[in-house]
Amino acid sequence: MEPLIELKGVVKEFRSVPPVRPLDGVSLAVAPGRIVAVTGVSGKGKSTLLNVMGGLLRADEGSVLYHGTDLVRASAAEIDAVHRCGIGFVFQSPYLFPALTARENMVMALRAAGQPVDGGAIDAMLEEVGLTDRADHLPAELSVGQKRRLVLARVLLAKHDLLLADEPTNDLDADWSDEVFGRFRAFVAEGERSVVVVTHDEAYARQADEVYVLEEGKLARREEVTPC
Ligand SMILES: Nc1ncnc2c1ncn2[C@@H]1O[C@H](COP(=O)(O)OP(=O)(O)OP(=O)(O)O)[C@@H](O)[C@H]1O
Repeated sequence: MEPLIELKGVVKEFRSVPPVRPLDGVSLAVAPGRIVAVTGVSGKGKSTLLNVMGGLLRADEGSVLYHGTDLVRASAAEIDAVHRCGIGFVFQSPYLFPALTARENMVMALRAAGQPVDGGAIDAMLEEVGLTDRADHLPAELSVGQKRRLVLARVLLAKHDLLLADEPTNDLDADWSDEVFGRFRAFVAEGERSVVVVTHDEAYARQADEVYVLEEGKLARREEVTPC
């Protein structure tokens, strides 16, 4: 099966003093219908990997092929189109429009993606993430975990086919973390879609279809060890 996204030989170096090279020849193919987890210790480049994969950062070498477009060499207009309709992000910090209510934040996300605004679908999604009674509140009036659930609801409603989620369960308790994973599973079950989730939580990562570890700029697949 054709991968939904494929990274080949990706190198990314930050030319700081001293320079840092979090990605040093990373290759990864993500097939449709898969949840892929990337784990590894703090500061090793997991967020950098997601940013390069989603075209937010340009790699120095290698390619990131998404529906035939190499995001490393794509124009700004091509990258914009990919972000509107193809690749959705859950950032480590939950970004919301501070002057808009929870529901209005959802509406804004759909408009930005050029998608029809379906009030019923928004309310259903808000209910699924337990925010019905907070729908008319501003982000500042939500708890940190509620903000995170709102960000997830927002991205899950927009019809992307690839979701890149950076530590999506930070600030969530175990029940909500499981719930979020269930939403990811439902997302990939709806056709040719995939999720790449970065997490430092090993137990969470193990629920994914494939687990990779990023270490010293290299990505290695973690093979399951079958207990005797
Ligand atoms: N814009 C930048 N300029 C210079 N160095 C950077 C930049 N962004 C990230 N880095 C460095 O690159 C390395 C990888 O950072 P990254 O945020 O990708 O790691 P991470 O594995 O996601 O960490 P964490 O788990 O703590 O979120 C770190 O050493 C970081 O300091």
